[in-house]
Amino acid sequence: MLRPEPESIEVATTPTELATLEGRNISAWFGDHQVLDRVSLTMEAGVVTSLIGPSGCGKSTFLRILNRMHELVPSASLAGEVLLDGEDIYDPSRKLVDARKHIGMVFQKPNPFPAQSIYDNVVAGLKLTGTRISRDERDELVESCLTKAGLWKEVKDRLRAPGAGLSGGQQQRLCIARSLAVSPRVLLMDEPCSALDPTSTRVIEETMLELAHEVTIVIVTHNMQQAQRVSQQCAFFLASQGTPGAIVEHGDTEAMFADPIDPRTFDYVNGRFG
Ligand SMILES: Nc1ncnc2c1ncn2[C@@H]1O[C@H](COP(=O)(O)OP(=O)(O)OP(=O)(O)O)[C@@H](O)[C@H]1O
Repeated sequence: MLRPEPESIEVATTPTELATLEGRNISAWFGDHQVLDRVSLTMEAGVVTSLIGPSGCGKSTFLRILNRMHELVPSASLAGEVLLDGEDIYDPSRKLVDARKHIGMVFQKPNPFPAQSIYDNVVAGLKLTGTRISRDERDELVESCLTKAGLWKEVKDRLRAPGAGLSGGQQQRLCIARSLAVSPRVLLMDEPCSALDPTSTRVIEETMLELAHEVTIVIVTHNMQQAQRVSQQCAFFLASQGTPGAIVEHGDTEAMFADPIDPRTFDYVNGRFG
């Protein structure tokens, strides 16, 4: 599938090496309720991978395991490995903060820090990761990340205004800019457009296509058109009749929608259930 050429952006981008993320035999539980069963998926470098499937089949849980957020839930446990360029992010010698820095997350509901300025929102992650840079470098970083997130032109004259004053779509792009500021190698997006109008959705989708050249993207979406517009690879999750979620089929997005191998995939992508 051909991706549209990105529009040129106005600031120099720091070339980052594109990373491959791999989930191997991932199982997950909340208490004794198993919600994923030995799910394996490779999310290739520089590619957008979409995770699709009916509600409750474990897509968000899988996504949260990919950057060690699942373990924040007290009753949660997991088995399996998550490899970022071949290195297990759950290895005891690895710091939690490194996984979060390298693998950023954008949520369904935009969650900027409401009392903080647009500027401070963008650089908020630097403190958390202990990154120290000069004032000039910070200014450059804010412009670069807001540009990449497709928001710079709209906010450049009000960087000191609170993030909460932006529209929902702008807030979501601010959250994308905040994620980018710590130079993640992977960006996880959990239904990032489900709270947005079609115009804002379009802008975020264009942003994703541009970002895919420098960061590996994984998106959970219920919108089949969106999966086809933004992703080159796709995985269909299903939890049939009380069994834990598993991947039924994965591969090239265009092929999965045009000519799925499994009849359940055919039914789902054609809106027959879910
Ligand atoms: N914090 C939690 N505590 C207990 N069970 C949970 C928790 N979060 C999710 N679950 C359960 O785990 C299963 C998978 O949920 P998950 O949110 O991963 O599915 P999903 O496919 O992302 O659903 P949706 O598309 O509706 O967001 C569901 O049965 C859900 O009820």
